[in-house]
Amino acid sequence: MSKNQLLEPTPELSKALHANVVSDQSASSLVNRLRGKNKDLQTKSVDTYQQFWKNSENNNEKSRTNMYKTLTNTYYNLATDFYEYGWGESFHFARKSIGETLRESIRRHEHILFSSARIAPGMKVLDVGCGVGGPARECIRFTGAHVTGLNNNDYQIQRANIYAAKHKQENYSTFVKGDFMDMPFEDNSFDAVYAIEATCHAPVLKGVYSQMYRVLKPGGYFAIYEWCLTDKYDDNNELHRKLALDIEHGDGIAKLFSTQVALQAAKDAGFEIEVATDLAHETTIGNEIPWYADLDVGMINFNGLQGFARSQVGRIFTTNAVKLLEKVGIAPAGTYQVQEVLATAADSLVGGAKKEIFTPMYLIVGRKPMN
Ligand SMILES: CC(C)=CCC[C@@H](C)[C@H]1CC[C@H]2C3=C(CC[C@]12C)[C@@]1(C)CC[C@H](O)C[C@@H]1CC3
Repeated sequence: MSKNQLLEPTPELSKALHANVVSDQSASSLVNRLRGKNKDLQTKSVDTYQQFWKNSENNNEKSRTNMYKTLTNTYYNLATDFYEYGWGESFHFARKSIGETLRESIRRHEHILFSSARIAPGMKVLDVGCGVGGPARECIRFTGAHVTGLNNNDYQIQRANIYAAKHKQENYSTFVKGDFMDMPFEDNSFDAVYAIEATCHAPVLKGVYSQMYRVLKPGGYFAIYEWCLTDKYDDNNELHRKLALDIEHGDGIAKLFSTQVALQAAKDAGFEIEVATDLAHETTIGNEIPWYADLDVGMINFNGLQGFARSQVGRIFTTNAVKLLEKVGIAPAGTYQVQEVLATAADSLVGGAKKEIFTPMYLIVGRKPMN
């Protein structure tokens, strides 16, 4: 497949691909979701995604960054159902304390960011790269603000709207389709802006941070959790390079940047930096368990279906189950490759974390100057 044979993830494609999924709110199980997909479009979407990583003209960093929208959008067309099945509604990591569930730790991690951004009742807040809206819904509950979720993936926006209705939050949230490198909002229109593990999909960090700066009101706060390579990453080390590439492949990322690049990009965008720190190394009380622990469970995890799905044994089970579903024609051909891509994600994230060359929680808090 060459560049012009890539299947563009347009709104029409999303509608046709997930036609029988989004209209059915009860289709919560992965099997139902996979059964509801348009088989041909799912297979072609998998092919499109894999072209960016196979030996083809698209397999280089330049093509991936040039075509970041196709890359990331196609990834989320394929991965979203698996994410909800194995992780929940908030697509990000968190450090945990002893006895804390994943969901509790995820909420606490969100609260830290909302507080850092000084979000208060009645504020107009922007969530950049909002996924299916898990953090936005929690922000509304926690702060009483109005949250606009920006997302370039039609399927995730549809899911976010379904959840907003379910939680009776329609008057407190709006989900807008758009590219975070060219946001469809007026200058100075939000009281606070935040992004949780989303801006790593940008081809250039300064581009997305500058957009966040532009739409933020003077004096407003910007708070992000960024996915970054750390100072320990060595580009001359083959294993480091492989782990970074596997994280990119497994997570729909065109190119990972370092913490230094991220911090400089936030400064260059114009923010006065108040905090820049890697929370992966936070050792304070309440953060005893590392962020990758839930993906590093070797044994069967009996903590519900999601707990099982996240464990290594659960991942092997899901891989084989999807393979079987594909064989008997319930899941579209290629779906099993999606599960394999996600398994690569899990292994490389854990590998990168253990080598301390990667963090998903480089916290940057900045302020747009008053004038
Ligand atoms: C991609 C970005 C920027 C953020 C997403 C972070 C995480 C929420 C995902 C990264 C790897 C994902 C995997 C799963 C859920 C969501 C992630 C942790 C699964 C556990 C979903 C169920 C599958 O069977 C296995 C997946 C492994 C990877």
